[in-house]
Amino acid sequence: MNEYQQTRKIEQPDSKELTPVVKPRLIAQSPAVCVPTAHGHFKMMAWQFADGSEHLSLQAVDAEGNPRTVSGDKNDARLFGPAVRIHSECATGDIFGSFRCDCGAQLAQGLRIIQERGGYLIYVRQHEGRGIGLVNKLRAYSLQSEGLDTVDANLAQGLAADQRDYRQTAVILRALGLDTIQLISNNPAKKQALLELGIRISGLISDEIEPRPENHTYLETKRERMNHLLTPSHHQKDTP
Ligand SMILES: Nc1nc2c(ncn2[C@@H]2O[C@H](COP(=O)(O)OP(=O)(O)OP(=O)(O)O)[C@@H](O)[C@H]2O)c(=O)[nH]1
Repeated sequence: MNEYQQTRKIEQPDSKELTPVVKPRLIAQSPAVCVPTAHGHFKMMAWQFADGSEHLSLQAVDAEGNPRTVSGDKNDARLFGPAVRIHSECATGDIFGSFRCDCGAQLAQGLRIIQERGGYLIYVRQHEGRGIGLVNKLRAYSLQSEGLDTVDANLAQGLAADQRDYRQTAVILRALGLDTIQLISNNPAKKQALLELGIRISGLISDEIEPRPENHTYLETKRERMNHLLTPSHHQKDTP
């Protein structure tokens, strides 16, 4: 064990606590294709499951298609696994840059982190609205405009605050050989969900973004009610 390994514990669940799960059936995967983007070059693969769900994985590479990586420091991917961002689809934030949430900025920052230090991003479709879908998410936005917060707006619809299922994500991680990762996330529940699916987590890398007046209350709710590891915001109030 070297000096870096001594400083970090790789977390894994007690095997007795593993959730008994039905393994989602992966029915197709694309070849890995190099795609140049505004965020750098990525090797992308598409994944399809028997229920019709499709997801994307992106590996950060250089212009020649060689995987980016860091070695010989405290984040060495050979010791601790690569940095991995599991990003839940958010059409409003990721595509249109909505300021109601932090998703678009987190996506850009996550891609920047993996370009800097190597790693992967799994773009999980069917996770839209923390798993409730677009119609229910926009219903939730409407309820939030009437004063409910992001948690209560789900509950008021008879939905869980977070309905995301990470089983397909875990299948993709395993297929990519990523069973030990440094998770890019501020959400301890996401880490716990992956641990329970047998993914080993060697640390959390923050994907916190600078709050805006428009998403101050949303981020405070995530911090206070959903236990996200976020700095208390200094903004006074959301603007519409
Ligand atoms: N139901 C609901 N979903 C939202 C709302 N705002 C954003 N989302 C969804 O929230 C999901 C992202 O979850 P977040 O709670 O922002 O972050 P996280 O993925 O749990 O944690 P991080 O890894 O730190 O980003 C995306 O699927 C968004 O579509 C909202 O007000 N209501």
